[in-house]
Amino acid sequence: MHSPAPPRVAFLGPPGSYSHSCAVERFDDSVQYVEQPTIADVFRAVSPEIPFGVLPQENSVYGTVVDTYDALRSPEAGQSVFIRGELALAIQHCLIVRRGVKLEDVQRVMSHEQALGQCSRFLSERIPNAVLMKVPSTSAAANAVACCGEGSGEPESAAICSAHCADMFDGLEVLETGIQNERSNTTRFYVLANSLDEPLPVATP
Ligand SMILES: O=C(O)C(=O)Cc1ccccc1
Repeated sequence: MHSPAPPRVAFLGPPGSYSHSCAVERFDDSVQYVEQPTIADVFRAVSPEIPFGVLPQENSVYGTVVDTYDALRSPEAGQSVFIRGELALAIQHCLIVRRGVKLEDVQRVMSHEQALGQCSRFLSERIPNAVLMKVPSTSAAANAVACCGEGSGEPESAAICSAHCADMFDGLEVLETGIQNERSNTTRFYVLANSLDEPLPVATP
């Protein structure tokens, strides 16, 4: 006898994002994770095929996550997508580079706009000349840094993301840790579902 397929949960990918950590903390191995490229895509993915999703909602330093706010103003919100739960994640941002790159070499910093905002003081004080580039997630930033090595024609880049990303993408190392403006830095996430009555998956203890 086959056990039924686990319910699917959409998250902002690639794996290594804070949204991924939050989803894994909440659901562990009770679900199947489905990566999405943007916050809008996570919202759109919540459906009978992918009944659950996780989205970042608000940060204690930088405030509202604008893309989530926009998604929640769409007609589907409250009709076919519902907020069914909430979770808070303490976040320590790191500056991550290709192995061997020094702070003075960094010409560009990539991250989710929330992470760039939460680390604005470090950026303006320590690397004021670096160009800031918004990308859809912190883990997408780490992936881009790992991919645009020497000879790529790209400016030398760093990512703001979790320390975990340095292990997940090849050739990266953590240059600085805890670079957010406030030592205590928390983001609240929503658990979304496509129905009001489907029980939320529960992680096995
Ligand atoms: O990009 C991510 O890793 C996200 O999950 C969005 C985000 C970015 C920064 C802080 C909290 C959530």
